[in-house]
Amino acid sequence: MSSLLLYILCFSIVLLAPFLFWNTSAKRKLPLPPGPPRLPIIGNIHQAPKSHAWLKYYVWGKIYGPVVYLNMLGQPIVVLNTSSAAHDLLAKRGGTFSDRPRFIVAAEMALKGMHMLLRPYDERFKLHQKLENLVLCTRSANTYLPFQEFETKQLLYDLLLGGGGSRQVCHGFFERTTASVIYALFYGFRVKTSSDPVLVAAHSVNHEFDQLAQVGKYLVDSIPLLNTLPPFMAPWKAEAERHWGRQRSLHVGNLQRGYESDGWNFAKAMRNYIDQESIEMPIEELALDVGIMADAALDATTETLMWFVVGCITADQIWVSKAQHHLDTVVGQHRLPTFADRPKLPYIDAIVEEVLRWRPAGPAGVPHYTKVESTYNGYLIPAHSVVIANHWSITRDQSVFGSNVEEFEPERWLCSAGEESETTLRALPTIGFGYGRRACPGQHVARNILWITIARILWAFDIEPGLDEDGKPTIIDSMACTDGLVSKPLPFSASFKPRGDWARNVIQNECSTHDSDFVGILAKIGGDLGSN
Ligand code: HEM
Repeated sequence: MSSLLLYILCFSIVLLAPFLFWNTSAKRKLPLPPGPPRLPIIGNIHQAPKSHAWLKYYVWGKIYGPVVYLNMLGQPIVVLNTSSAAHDLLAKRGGTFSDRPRFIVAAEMALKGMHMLLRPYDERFKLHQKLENLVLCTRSANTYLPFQEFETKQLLYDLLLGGGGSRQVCHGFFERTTASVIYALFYGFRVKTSSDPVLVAAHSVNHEFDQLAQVGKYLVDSIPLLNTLPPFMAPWKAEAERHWGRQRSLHVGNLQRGYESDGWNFAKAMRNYIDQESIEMPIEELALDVGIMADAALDATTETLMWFVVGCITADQIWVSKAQHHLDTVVGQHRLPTFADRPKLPYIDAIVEEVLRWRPAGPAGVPHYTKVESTYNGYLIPAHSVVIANHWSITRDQSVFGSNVEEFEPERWLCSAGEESETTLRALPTIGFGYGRRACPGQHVARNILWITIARILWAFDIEPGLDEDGKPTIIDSMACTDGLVSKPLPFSASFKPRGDWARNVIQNECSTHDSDFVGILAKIGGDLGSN
């Protein structure tokens, strides 16, 4: 054991040496960005937030400004708190700021470097980005609208029958809807309930991955040379290998199911491209690309919808009645809203943008990384910095979004040139989907799912907090959420009451879809994309 400690100490010194040297040489250059005072060697580690880091970064941003510097045991961290700082560095200097920090156990060993979110910014990443763009670009996303209309019908039906009286029930219905859109498009099969084995397996594998990716769990993540230890001294090697087995079987299984499904899907479209271009790619690599993309899509989209529900039952209700008034005027009471109504319903787009701003599902984004030293606004950004676009601060920038940033106010996204002219979306910075070359490739698909779901829910239901045991409305804390890459509202209860017999009738007559033909919709998408 003592020899292991000695080993660790030696490697720590080897690892820290460049930073110690860098610290002295940097003093001769530009200053580091401002930040909370650091202690020698440990830097800011004693102030490191234990959870919900985005809230602490926001407070630091208020004190120290748009770019905040932290040092965690030698690891430089740069937090960006405004859209313009995030655009300047992550988008305009995308060639430099598009890498990801290393997760040696979780990403490199357990996922063999094939986790799309955590891939280094290299040629292989660009190839995968191209493959993803094939199925996620605006043009492709627009062909998926009929499928999103189809699945949101079922959501209304489920909510009507289930009432959404407890959070579990209501969350499950929303999760089923996003999951079914995603799994049908990706692999050609629908998800009929939130306890579908494919979803249960995905949750279980993702939970295990999150454990492996916990910062500080494995010393080898900070001291890579520890990986030279023999397996009996390095238990993480076996853990990583076991996890790889589970990931492989889940994603390869889904991919093969996709190949065998009827109709068009992402798995087939991506495989066809690989074949046409004679690209060499093992089945695991494509399977993980599609599978990790599905995981990234599912949680962020479902939880954004849950934040919408929280907004409906905790924030000022005026925007809900305004939206319902718009929907009644444009759509009426005899049919469901469809995407064809979208040009006349900018208020719903404004609600989508406001949910993404009010409660960004990825409040601290996904960390970027730079391998080279740069400067910004007179400050030095050291090489090997982790760079965080803190969405929580960015969405609360009063100079961009106005003074009432804590309020849920769709109007901030709208403008009209005069009394008679049409209301349109204001050109504010788009938020919630990250920046630059790592920005979310699924944002067109996501925005469409959010739009049609929100439009239909508001058209059909009045949403209220669920009742407690004494029959009184429960008090919901709209700030209460989980920690992690995706922040989920803590369990709450909500009830969905049809706005009238007219809504109930339309839902009962048109919205039960489990026996409907969905393969035909997928085949039509393939036809529209010219790839059936
Ligand atoms: C409301 C829903 C969503 C939100 C809020 C969201 C947000 C994000 C954010 C913040 C990032 C990191 C960007 C960065 O590093 O700068 C990201 C990455 C990603 N998202 Fe989304 N996302 C959503 C839905 C989706 C959907 C529907 C898909 C796929 C269909 C998707 C696929 C991905 C992928 C593959 C990445 C990794 C990109 C990379 O590392 O290069 N996301 N997303």
